[in-house]
Amino acid sequence: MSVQITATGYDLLRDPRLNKGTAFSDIERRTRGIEGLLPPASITIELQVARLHAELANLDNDLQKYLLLSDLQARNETLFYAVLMSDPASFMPIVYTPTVGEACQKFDEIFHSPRGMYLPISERGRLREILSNWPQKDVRFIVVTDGERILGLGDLGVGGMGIPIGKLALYTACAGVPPQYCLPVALDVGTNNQDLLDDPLYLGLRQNRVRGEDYRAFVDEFVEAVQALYPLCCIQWEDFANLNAVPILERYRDKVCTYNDDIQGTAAVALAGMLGALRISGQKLTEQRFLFLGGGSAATGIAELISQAMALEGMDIATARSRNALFDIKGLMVRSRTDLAEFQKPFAQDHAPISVFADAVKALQPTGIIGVSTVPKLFNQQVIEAMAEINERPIIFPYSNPTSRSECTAEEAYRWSQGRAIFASGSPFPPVEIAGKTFVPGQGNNVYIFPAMGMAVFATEAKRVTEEMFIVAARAVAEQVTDQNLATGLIYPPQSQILKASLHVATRVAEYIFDKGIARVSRPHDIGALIRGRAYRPVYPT
Ligand SMILES: O=C([O-])CC(=O)C(=O)O
Ligand SMILES: [Mg+2]
Repeated sequence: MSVQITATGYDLLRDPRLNKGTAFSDIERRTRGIEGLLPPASITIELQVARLHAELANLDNDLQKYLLLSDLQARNETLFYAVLMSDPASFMPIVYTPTVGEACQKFDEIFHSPRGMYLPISERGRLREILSNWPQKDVRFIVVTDGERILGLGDLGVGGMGIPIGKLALYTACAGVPPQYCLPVALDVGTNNQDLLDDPLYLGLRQNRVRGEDYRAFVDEFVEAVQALYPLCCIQWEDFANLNAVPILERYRDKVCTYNDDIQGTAAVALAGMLGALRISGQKLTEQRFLFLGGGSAATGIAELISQAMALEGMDIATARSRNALFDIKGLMVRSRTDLAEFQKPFAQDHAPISVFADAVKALQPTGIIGVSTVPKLFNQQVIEAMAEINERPIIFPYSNPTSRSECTAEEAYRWSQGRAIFASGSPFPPVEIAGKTFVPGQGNNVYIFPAMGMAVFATEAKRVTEEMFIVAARAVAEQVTDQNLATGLIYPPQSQILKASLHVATRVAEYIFDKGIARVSRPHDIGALIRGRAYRPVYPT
């Protein structure tokens, strides 16, 4: 990358996008006024990466590693991405799920340096003015949260900002979206978490959450300000509570370039996992019956996308939906229940009420169970044994995050099913050995989708993010799983290859965007080359 760099001296060393630290060459040091400001030796970026690997290996807890990496990101962005991309399978659990969850919980205690933008509802009417303080004038991606449902950890108020920061780091590290186009945003509308409100260190607005019309108007103002300042920007909604996530998506999906990662990204990764699982079991999608633990928007998002995919295989949509049953805190969602929200009703079963999950498994005989409940351990021995009795290869997907909220561990699923489970989880688990055979659990996490979706939208300047784009993405993930992966039980591409996998998914989605005429750049001859050509590489500017 060749850029015009005018900064000199300490300004250069303190600009994370330009800083090379000890990798500045002798000539750069002489011409840029930084001679004497660094120790004399100049080393390569490879050596810097190796030094950081060693430094990280010496820390004994993941939160410390998170802090070291986030300080590095604030100091030397290129090196931060070079480290992440040198070993994504090792570093993703640090900058992302599960460690990012702990970082959000402790946000106020560990706050070091600012990143992204904080928009408090107290400043309603001034959002455009405040947003224009952001130094970059061409923003293409905003990941925004209001902090109400951070992973499965609940309302973390302004501390939820860790999630947009982590997600956007993966846009770059996993799919090559250049970091200068990315902006993390926290909408601070208050918090209902009393521990935070009582904590003198809490950094957000000290008030309860604003609801209703005032909330809606605030979100409207935000979307309008983004549109006005950054007309090519895609807004990704992240970790909103159901009560806001569903209506926000409905309100904007056909008006601006936007999507909800927890609803649509998670749905696509689940569908990809199903397609992989079916290659192991040798069955068809339309033969499956799924029982979801959890009835929120992640559950209905997955259920709907699976239903759409079943419909594409010739099943009528109502039958397809009836093969996706939801079970929440009040039991199986059946037609006679009067408490179901509109978005849950399509999946209500024509069945007598059932209040125990294991009983629902026995009654409905699902081929797969999918956990999106945020309640750990509910896929207990009884549930998994029942699944293993019904199915030769039971599909067990505990998708709740972080690890502490997972409905079961990989070890439990494999052990209680005598190694027959087809398993994937939202948060990472290490390989498991049962009776001399090693199983590699896949991570059914939307990280296989959102960075690639981002890269496709970035390269094509897509006007919209449509539902079909997620089906295309799911297929593109699944088609990369090799027979060798499947032999170890792995139904997703290996994380060590996530950049390659995401560039492939981005290419497929970009083809679709061009086919549908929703791109704002003209169709190139070679779409793969377009994607690869626009992808960020962690090399220092010269
Ligand atoms: O962040 C993750 O690991 C996946 C996700 O979107 C969530 O759990 O809300
Ligand atoms: Mg999320």
